[in-house]
Amino acid sequence: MLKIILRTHNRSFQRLIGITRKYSSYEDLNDDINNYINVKTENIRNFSIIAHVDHGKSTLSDRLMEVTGALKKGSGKTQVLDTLEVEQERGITVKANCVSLIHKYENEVYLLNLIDTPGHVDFGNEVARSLSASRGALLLVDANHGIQAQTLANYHLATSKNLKIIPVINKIDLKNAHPERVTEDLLMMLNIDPDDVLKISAKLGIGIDKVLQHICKKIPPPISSKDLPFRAHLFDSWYDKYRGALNLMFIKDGEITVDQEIVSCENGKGYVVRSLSILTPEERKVDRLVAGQIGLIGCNMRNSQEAIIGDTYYLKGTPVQPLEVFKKLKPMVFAGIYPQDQSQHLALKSAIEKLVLNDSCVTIQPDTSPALGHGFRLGFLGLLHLEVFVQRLEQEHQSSPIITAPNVTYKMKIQDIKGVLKHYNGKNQIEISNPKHFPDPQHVEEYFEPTVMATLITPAKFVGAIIGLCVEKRGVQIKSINLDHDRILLKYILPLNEVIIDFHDQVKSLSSGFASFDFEEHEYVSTHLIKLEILLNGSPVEELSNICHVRSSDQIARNLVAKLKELIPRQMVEIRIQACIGSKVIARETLKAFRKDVTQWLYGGDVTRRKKLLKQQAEGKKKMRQIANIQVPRDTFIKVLKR
Ligand SMILES: Nc1nc2c(ncn2[C@@H]2O[C@H](COP(=O)(O)OP(=O)(O)OP(=O)(O)O)[C@@H](O)[C@H]2O)c(=O)[nH]1
Repeated sequence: MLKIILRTHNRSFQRLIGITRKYSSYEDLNDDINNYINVKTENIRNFSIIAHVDHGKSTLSDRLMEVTGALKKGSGKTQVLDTLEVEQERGITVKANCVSLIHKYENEVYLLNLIDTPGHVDFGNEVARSLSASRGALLLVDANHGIQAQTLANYHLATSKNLKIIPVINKIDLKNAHPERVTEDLLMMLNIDPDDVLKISAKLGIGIDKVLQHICKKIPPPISSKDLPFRAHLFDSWYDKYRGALNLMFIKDGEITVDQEIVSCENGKGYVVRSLSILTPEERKVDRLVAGQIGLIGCNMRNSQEAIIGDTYYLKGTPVQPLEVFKKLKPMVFAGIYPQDQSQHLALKSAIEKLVLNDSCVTIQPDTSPALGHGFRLGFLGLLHLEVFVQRLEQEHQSSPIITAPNVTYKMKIQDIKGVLKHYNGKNQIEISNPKHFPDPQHVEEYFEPTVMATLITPAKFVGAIIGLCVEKRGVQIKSINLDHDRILLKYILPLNEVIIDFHDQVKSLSSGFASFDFEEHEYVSTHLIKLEILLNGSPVEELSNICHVRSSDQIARNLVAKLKELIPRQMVEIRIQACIGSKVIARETLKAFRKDVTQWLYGGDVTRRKKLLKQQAEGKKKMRQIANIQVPRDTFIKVLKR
């Protein structure tokens, strides 16, 4: 019986693809690498899956891979494209990933290049890059949560790039799914025709065929020509121990074979192509890549900094017009990264450089600190980005650095007085992201801090709590709109330094996970900043100093001194822990000394002997007090700084 079903299934498959003798199953079709290479440009579909966090992008990618035979059904593998350990552990996508699938539709073989993108706002750059190689996007919306902040942001990004949007409502299997209501919202908010909306369950595999059909039918092929000179766009890169930098490129025009030499438009350097492959999702070698395809090019690029994301490559001797240069996103959050031990400095440097190849938004500058030695100051797009980067350093490069408190970039207008300006190289506007460069407050005429335009979407019952949080974070409300009968969209201007730490988590916890938050860079606004210094027995500890708004300084000061009191081990001397603004102490704790009774073994006896011992002890303590600052164990710094 089973055999009959299989035979019928295979026969219909053979009829469908019209290549009866050659392939007897979907797997055979995939196994023949020529199908990836020889496919007509009109039958290539390059598309991304975009959505808010957790709306099911990676799960849908799994299903698409299963149906097209790239992933064996029942393999038990989930979120196959989330290959990094950090992605598997956290259950989130942090890197866009590409897979090439072979699919047959209406007697034709199609090559589908699918790019699964991250949903979290900190990885928005990955989405933007993926869209540059795509001509269409599956816009996934959770049938229960509906349209969320990132749904809107990603939709607008995709339409600004003229991508064909295929709206898909996912998770229709959920008990509390409301696909009809979400369809209405899509019409109201994004003007999407209800007839175009697909309703699926990626988890249960419902409606996947329809998705594939729409991809083939509605997404246009790449605007590419095999007859034009070779031109390729580098949109991702990673480091391989043996082969150096591997570059994921969209082949815009022409074709490339192994041993040809390609040249970078950015720096004019030439590289001989050593390997060409397609990701299916495992890497499969091919002898050429042609117009419209997305493939991996290995070209002995030893120095990881040479692979510039957004660079265009051409064949030596036939220069071309460069393709779109990606807008470089400015890092928003800066933190110091130091090796646990100075002997690991070089290893940390090399690990950071390799990882930056795969995460090009991170900026690096050397930095030094009296307590932590030589290290680096790195810039990130947000706090989750920082956390993921550090976790990847640990997991992929076995490096466990120390991270200092994160900061944003402030601007300061310096008083236009000759004697003052000379301290700032004659500049009357400076930018700082490191508290150690905070100027003398008497030199500053005005402080400016970066703000963001935040979009919050929340069910009406949590709106009071969310507004309360925004007010506490010094937010200014710009808009409040009723989206539908139950949900409200709020627009707030918020100071960036108030949102980088745990704002997102607070929004989630105040709304039981139902409110969503997205933000984009906004302008710098005038503000009142102070430098909060931590003193241990009167000596400032530079690594623990903070730049903060005068209104939040009390709270931060109290938290820091309390944490230090908890972490510094008691010693033979008393330790004064103070948080100060200039010379004013605003929070203080005292760590009592152990009192060792040096006279305990004296039974009665001579009082002068007793006095002599007590005097000796007092002198010892004095000495200890002087050096108390360096008696603080190094791991105390690490614990305070590691948040
Ligand atoms: N019930 C149900 N759950 C689903 C469905 N699709 C995905 N999920 C679940 O939703 C959760 C998030 O799915 P993912 O595929 O990781 O979502 P994602 O959009 O890739 O997440 P990020 O990449 O982190 O933004 C997982 O627990 C999935 O099992 C579905 O159709 N039905």
